[in-house]
Amino acid sequence: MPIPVINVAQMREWEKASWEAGKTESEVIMRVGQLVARRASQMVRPGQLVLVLAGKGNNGNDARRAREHLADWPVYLQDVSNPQEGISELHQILDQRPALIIDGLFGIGINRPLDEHWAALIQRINDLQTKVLSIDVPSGLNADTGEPMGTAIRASVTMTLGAPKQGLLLPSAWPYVGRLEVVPDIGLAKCPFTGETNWTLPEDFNNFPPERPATAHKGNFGRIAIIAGSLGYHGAAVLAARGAQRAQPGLITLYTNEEVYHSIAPQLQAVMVSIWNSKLSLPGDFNAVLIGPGLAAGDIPDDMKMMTRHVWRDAAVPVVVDASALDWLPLAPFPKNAIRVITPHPGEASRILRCSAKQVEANRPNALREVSKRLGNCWVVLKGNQTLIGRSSGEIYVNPSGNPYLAQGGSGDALSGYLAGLLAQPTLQVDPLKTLRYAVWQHGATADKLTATRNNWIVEDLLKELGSVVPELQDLPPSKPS
Ligand SMILES: NC(=O)C1=CN([C@@H]2O[C@H](COP(=O)(O)OP(=O)(O)OC[C@H]3O[C@@H](n4cnc5c(N)ncnc54)[C@H](OP(=O)(O)O)[C@@H]3O)[C@@H](O)[C@H]2O)[C@@H](O)CC1
Ligand SMILES: Nc1ncnc2c1ncn2[C@@H]1O[C@H](COP(=O)(O)OP(=O)(O)O)[C@@H](O)[C@H]1O
Ligand SMILES: [K+]
Repeated sequence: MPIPVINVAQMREWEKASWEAGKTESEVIMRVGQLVARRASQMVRPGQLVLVLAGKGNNGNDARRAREHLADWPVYLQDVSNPQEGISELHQILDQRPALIIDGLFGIGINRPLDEHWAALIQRINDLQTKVLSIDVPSGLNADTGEPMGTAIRASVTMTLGAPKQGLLLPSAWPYVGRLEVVPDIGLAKCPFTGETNWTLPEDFNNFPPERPATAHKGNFGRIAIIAGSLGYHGAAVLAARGAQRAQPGLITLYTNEEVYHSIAPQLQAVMVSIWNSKLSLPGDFNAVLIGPGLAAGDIPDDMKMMTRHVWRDAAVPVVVDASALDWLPLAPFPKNAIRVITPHPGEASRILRCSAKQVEANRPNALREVSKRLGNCWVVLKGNQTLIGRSSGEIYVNPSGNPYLAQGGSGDALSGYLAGLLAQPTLQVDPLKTLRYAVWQHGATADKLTATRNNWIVEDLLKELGSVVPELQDLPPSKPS
């Protein structure tokens, strides 16, 4: 069930429709309180001090309810309807540096810029640099525009209720929102809206990929060709090949440039490694082709670039293009119904669009659509925080998993290999959008799992674990130990 990205007016309508359908506000607030408390308890160790800040609206009521479910922690509940009243008491609590602040000051009901007293209080909280769990919206942030109304809380985690509000997805909001989590079921009626932009939930992947039949053999799971690696960049080829291995296709062949063959081949066992030559005819018998990781050397043969254009234009099988090879793509159509995927980060997308990365980031869904349009309506995975997946029209999905520790050279190579390794499998070609969403989600969820257990993981660790997160067990995301 897709969760649409909505605006504040739609949230209000949904709320109204729910009360008309017989749901009650108090039941919803009770449920939100429980869910907030459950998430909060993941963020602190037993015995650590928790400060609950409750404003005068329903955001504050959510916070007050959460407090009731935190019996095992020392908790201060501070009602703040006027930041000039009881402020010295609040400052004393802040002086004790609570391990977690639950922010229930303002939600979607903020209706004017915060005055200087609110600004001072929020500044004090932000200066503490302690963990903050914001309920629904980081207090002070306009959930439609993604801009602070004067000032806003900088949350570690924002638990938004029902559906993501559009402003929380804008890069201007990211420093305030922190990690965005969506709690879809807070007891409201069915969401009356559908939208072009949707949020991915782990449960979207229950029983996906489907189990393999007992009679299966490797011929059933596709053969993938990976064209990757050049002098100075041989590791990217190894990482992409290992990423593809974690997708478990039938056979993987890596074609690489001669200069790096001997650095790459000994690192890979189950993967076949060959030297690329211009006589190689692709796609041949392959069920998918990945081109790009580590092809950044200055002397990539022109034949390889021509082969990329030819495979993109003509092959019937899925073609995934990443990194440097994105610059070689033709602005030409490809066969109808053929699967074409590109996986740019904002810098790469900006090169395709001949604009700046800043312009891409200013309107990521629009940049995704434009890139896809330019490249014949291919699928685009626009990477970064809240990776987007979609095409020139139709649904765009926002990926919820992953964290800034993925910002390590090579994690993108692991992703493109993994994603292409999945797409090589005939059963996973039927619904390419789902397969792409799954790959991106799994890559991010694996990073989250690693981050929850250790501080120093590297891309090689990611590759060991890639694909191991079970969607059915992802009720709450794993959390870094406090
Ligand atoms: N949507 C749903 O289905 C559900 C939503 N729920 C929750 O309710 C939240 C929305 O609650 P809400 O409508 O009571 O508004 P909220 O954000 O708590 O604050 C508004 C208060 O702030 C005040 N105020 C505003 N601006 C101000 C300013 N600049 N400076 C000072 N004051 C200002 C304004 O007072 P005013 O002075 O304007 O009279 C008002 O009293 C939502 O985010 C979610 O957490 C769930 O519990 C149930 C299901
Ligand atoms: N702040 C972040 N939050 C979540 N994911 C991130 C963040 N920064 C980077 N990533 C992810 O890390 C990967 C980096 O890929 P890329 O930029 O291509 O790196 P490389 O080319 O070095 O492998 C992408 O999957 C991207 O979505
Ligand atoms: K809040």
